[in-house]
Amino acid sequence: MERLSNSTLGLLVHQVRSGELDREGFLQAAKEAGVPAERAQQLAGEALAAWENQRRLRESPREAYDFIVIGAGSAGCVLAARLSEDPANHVLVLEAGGSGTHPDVFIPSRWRFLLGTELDWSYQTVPQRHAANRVIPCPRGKMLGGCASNNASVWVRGHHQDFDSWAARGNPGWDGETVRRIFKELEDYSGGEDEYRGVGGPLRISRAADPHPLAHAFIEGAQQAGVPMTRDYNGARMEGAGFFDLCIADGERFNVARGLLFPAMGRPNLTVLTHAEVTRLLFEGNRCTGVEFRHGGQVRRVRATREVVLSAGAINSPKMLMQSGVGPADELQALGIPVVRHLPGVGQDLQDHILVAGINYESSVPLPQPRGNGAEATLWWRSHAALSRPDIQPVLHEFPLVTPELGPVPDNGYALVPGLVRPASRGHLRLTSADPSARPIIDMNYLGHEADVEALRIAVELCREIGASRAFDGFRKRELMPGPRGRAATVEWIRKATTCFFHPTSTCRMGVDERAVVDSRLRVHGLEGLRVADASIMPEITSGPTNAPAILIGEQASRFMLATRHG
Ligand SMILES: Cc1cc2nc3c(=O)[nH]c(=O)nc-3n(C[C@H](O)[C@H](O)[C@H](O)COP(=O)(O)OP(=O)(O)OC[C@H]3O[C@@H](n4cnc5c(N)ncnc54)[C@H](O)[C@@H]3O)c2cc1C
Repeated sequence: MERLSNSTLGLLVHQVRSGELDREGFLQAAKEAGVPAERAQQLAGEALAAWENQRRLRESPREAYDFIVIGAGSAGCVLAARLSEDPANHVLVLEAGGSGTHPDVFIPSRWRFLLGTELDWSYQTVPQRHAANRVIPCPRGKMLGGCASNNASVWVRGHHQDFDSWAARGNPGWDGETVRRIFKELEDYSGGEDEYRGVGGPLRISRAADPHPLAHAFIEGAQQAGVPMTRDYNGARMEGAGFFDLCIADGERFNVARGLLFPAMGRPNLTVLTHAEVTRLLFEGNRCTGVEFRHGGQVRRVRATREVVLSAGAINSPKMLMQSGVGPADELQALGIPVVRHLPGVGQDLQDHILVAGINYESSVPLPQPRGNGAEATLWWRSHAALSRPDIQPVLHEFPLVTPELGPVPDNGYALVPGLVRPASRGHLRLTSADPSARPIIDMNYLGHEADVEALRIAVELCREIGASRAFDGFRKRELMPGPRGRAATVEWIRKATTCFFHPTSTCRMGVDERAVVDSRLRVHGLEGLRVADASIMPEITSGPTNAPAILIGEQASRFMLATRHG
């Protein structure tokens, strides 16, 4: 392991909490890192107590729990923490992945190196018809924290109109004003409190502390291209250019697992079982009564006396519903899966944010290493003035970024990456077999709608303008791609350069129409004892990265569940 510093303290504590590092080893490393002895003893004591507690709980499992949470990702971590706040609730969390103690999980700029490892479900799409028939990766975090442990650490709430439109689709309690208050309560924002931003909440959010010189150039270049700066895209105005807010504290990833799940792991009423992959939901009539899961080479069953909440993410939650008999009846019957409930919308309406990788430049000077998450500046803009909210989001990458079909490019470079955040295309997800270990068919249908291609073409032009601006004169040796200008050439390049931000959503949509899967309280339509709470329930994808909205969904779900219990 590299020499330890103060900025690996969170990792060390988590290794103790996970039984991988003992007290002596921790105290020695903490001393070398310059952590005051008293603080080190306190941290070691808390982490060891959590480890001992979890070991005890795992060794003497209950037959039944009040609540079973499937998946400890962005939403699941919140649920685990909130539901177990009341000592009367016995809560079981089943997570297919491990603890997530790899050092790269804690180093924000290393997230790319976690993709395709054992910490990733490593899904991929079928060949994308409108994107030059290319197969596009769909990574999903597989560890405590889920995708919040392998994501790019960017904190974006979304546009208030996103949530107003969720509410307008028959989902009271999800409007922009309500969610503003909830986000505020969740945040501990380094920029201080105002009408929008919160301090003192469980999630530490910071503005890039010392942004890369390229990030400054990007914001200046955007202004030279006519895009004003926004002081706080999570505040009064999303539209404009600005530095990212990041889930980083003291140089380390500070995700929802660190903010909410880990501090709760010392509670005697919260059992967190890792390497526990749920294979099936169990039903008695219309009621979900428990789950079947694989753990330690065995197939086990456990009952829920109150509720099961499915937080396995936008790919695995619809997959789990379908393999348990909840989904489009004809598809399930064709695979020999007994139908518990016909819900035609399960796996439909799949959405994602498209990213075009990328407008790449070779640098004229040696560039400093990427800082923070390696992508510290962005902008939101409207491709047409008539739109009421931004639909495109270019992002600066402090390193080159290309699809395999277009690469490689020289290392000493950077990329301006056009993004589409209000896609019109809709894809779907289907099972191929009744076997839970079979991979689903994931068809994102990227660029399936012409409007998406046109919006991205405008985003490409904007990025090229920013890249060619005076602000980048000190860095730009030459533009490496896309190359030829003109509409046809640009569109052809977009099809080869299309990939995504890894934000799949909406495969178990919340709503009241015939394709909706859950109601506004996240209860699965037509069933009892079962909710879905994760990015899959979004009625429509938000206009920014989806981690903060997934956390909001977990928070809302826990409030609904606790209100029901005590109501
Ligand atoms: C590479 C990458 C970069 C990203 N960058 C950003 C970013 O910078 N900012 C941002 O806002 N968003 C980002 N996102 C997206 C964001 O992180 C996700 O939308 C969000 O974390 C989803 O939360 P979730 O609760 O829906 O699911 P997840 O976080 O995916 O959690 C699902 C959990 O369930 C577990 N699970 C799945 N199936 C089972 C099963 N059968 N049994 C038991 N457990 C199971 C999984 O292992 C996982 O831990 C990124 C995503 C990726 C992959």
